[in-house]
Amino acid sequence: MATESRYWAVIPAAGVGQRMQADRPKQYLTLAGKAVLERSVQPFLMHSAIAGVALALQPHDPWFAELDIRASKPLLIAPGGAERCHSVCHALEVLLASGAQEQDWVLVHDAARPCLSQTDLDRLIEALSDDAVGGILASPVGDTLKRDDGAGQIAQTLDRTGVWRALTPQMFRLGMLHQALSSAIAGGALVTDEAGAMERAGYAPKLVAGSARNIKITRPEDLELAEFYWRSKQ
Ligand SMILES: Nc1ccn([C@@H]2O[C@H](COP(=O)(O)OP(=O)(O)OP(=O)(O)O)[C@@H](O)[C@H]2O)c(=O)n1
Ligand SMILES: C[C@](O)(CO)[C@H](O)COP(=O)(O)O
Repeated sequence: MATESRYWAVIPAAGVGQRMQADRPKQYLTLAGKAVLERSVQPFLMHSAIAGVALALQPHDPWFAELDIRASKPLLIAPGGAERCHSVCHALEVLLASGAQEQDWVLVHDAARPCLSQTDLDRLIEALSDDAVGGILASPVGDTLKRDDGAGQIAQTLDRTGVWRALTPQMFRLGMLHQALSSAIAGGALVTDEAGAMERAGYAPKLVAGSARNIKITRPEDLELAEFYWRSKQ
């Protein structure tokens, strides 16, 4: 009898946050009274379908131990890598080594995205659980897009028809994603998201519309926007 597929979360949290220019990696900055990472991991700890979470952390990360993360499910630690794709790949390997099955689902969510709603997480799981490949939360582009000429001037206006901003979580079968990511890394294609690896492997991941509030904390002003989000919920 085929065993029921389980759902796992991977949280890449091994970045240094260079663009944030803060005194510590941005996943450890305070957002409305809690660490960014505490808020990013919480939807997965709360979701009954998620069997466990693997976090990729910098080797010798001194900040994680200070967090107040209470988990009633397995919380595994994987070594971060030089790039996000390496960190995710290591976390997948930790899940596989801990007994996760290749046909299980994995949802990869940036530690730097602390505004994911339970509604969006439910929507992604509901939309893709019967899918053959998987897909991502995404938000359609609303601005006119320009390409620069390298000298601070507009070189081209891009056609934004059908253009989406990739968000996270990105949800794929664990074995398929591990194979696609490992192949991309081996081929020197340091993809910036999981869908990029799956596309490179010839798959066509689905797009699931998600909230534009699910921002990635990249630069200082992003933290201010996230503060507004969390203050509005309190
Ligand atoms: N080697 C890396 C690089 C990034 N990440 C994680 O991937 C997510 C998205 O990456 P990004 O926003 O680029 O974070 P940083 O790499 O920390 O930012 P920067 O590029 O400004 O240094 C973050 O949660 C980050 O912690 C990771 O786990 N391992
Ligand atoms: C995964 C991601 O958040 C999707 O938009 C994005 O690719 C991460 O990019 P970063 O440069 O590693 O932040």
